[in-house]
Amino acid sequence: LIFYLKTLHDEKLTILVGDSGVGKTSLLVQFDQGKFIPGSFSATVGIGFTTMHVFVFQIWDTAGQERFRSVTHAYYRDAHALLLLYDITSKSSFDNIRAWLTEIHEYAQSDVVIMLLGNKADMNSDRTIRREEGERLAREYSVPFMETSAKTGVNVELAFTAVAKELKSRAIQHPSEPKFKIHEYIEAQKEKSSCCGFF
Ligand SMILES: Nc1nc2c(ncn2[C@@H]2O[C@H](COP(=O)(O)OP(=O)(O)OP(=O)(O)O)[C@@H](O)[C@H]2O)c(=O)[nH]1
Repeated sequence: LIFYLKTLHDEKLTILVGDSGVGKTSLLVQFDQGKFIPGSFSATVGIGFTTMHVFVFQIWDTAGQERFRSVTHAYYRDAHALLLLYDITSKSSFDNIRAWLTEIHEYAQSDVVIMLLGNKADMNSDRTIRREEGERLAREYSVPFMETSAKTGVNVELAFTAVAKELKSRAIQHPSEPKFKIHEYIEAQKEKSSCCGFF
């Protein structure tokens, strides 16, 4: 799933990757429209996203399906950010994260912003991957991590905002300004909202 995350100055190519069915399109719809539309978006191509505040989306293909892999590889090279999703109720989608990361390291720019997201956090009773497992994997690869739910919207805005802020800070970094630290930003935001069901 490929789209542009528009920052203050220019559009940054951002890609949502992960196995089929982990909720890439649903997450984007929740972020863009603030709602959950149940059911699978098998025809991701052609979904039109509205322009909302600073973000512009352009969907070109459906990732997570073998036949689109070669297309996706080509876009990795130009990607500024990658949101890497697994489904907390699907062990295989979690196990495949390592393969996705191998692919990302092979094809993407070395300074690409990567964030790991454990989606479907609302489905706690069907959970097969503990939050700590996600945290451990993220630490191993030094990438920020959070659990999200495209259904309830939990952490969705935070995930996209953190990436947008990181991209923006890289684009217009002044030497005199303190560097934006994505990990610290996420932890601070999580703490602020710990009262309200953040995971
Ligand atoms: N309960 C729950 N269901 C979700 C969530 N996110 C997605 N789903 C459901 O999971 C299924 C797959 O969601 P999609 O958004 O189509 O997944 P995708 O990753 O875009 O799939 P592909 O386009 O095939 O790669 C749909 O039935 C969604 O309604 C979530 O956070 N919670």
